[in-house]
Amino acid sequence: MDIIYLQQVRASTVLGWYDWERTQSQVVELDLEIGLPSARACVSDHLNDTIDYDKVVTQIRQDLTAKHFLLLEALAEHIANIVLNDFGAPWIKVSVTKLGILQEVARVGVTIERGQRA
Ligand SMILES: Nc1nc2c(c(=O)[nH]1)N=C([C@H](O)[C@@H](O)CO)CN2
Repeated sequence: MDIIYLQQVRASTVLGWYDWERTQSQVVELDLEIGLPSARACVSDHLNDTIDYDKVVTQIRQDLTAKHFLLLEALAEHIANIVLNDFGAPWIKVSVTKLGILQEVARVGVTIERGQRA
């Protein structure tokens, strides 16, 4: 399976279990590996034959500004569903990272995989 990857994508959303995290949005970092439904674009050299990563990032960023989540896990699931359902990817691996949220921990996050990896 061919894969598009996006690393350290910054997006803003309201996220957190505790009340103090829900008063304003925070920046999270996303790492995505997106399975492609076919390798057609490798031959055709045409954007219509693949998943446009520019559109993926734009849609995720827009979507997250209007949403709020309690857990990283729920946010990761939401992102996976966007890419699987709206962009037709057969498989996705999503990592969501919070930056500097815990004392003396630079980064904390979750990684999930959804769909079928061929
Ligand atoms: N497994 C998880 N554990 C925790 C989460 C989470 O999203 N998934 N979130 C928090 C708080 O929101 C944290 O960011 C601040 O203390 C705690 N544990």
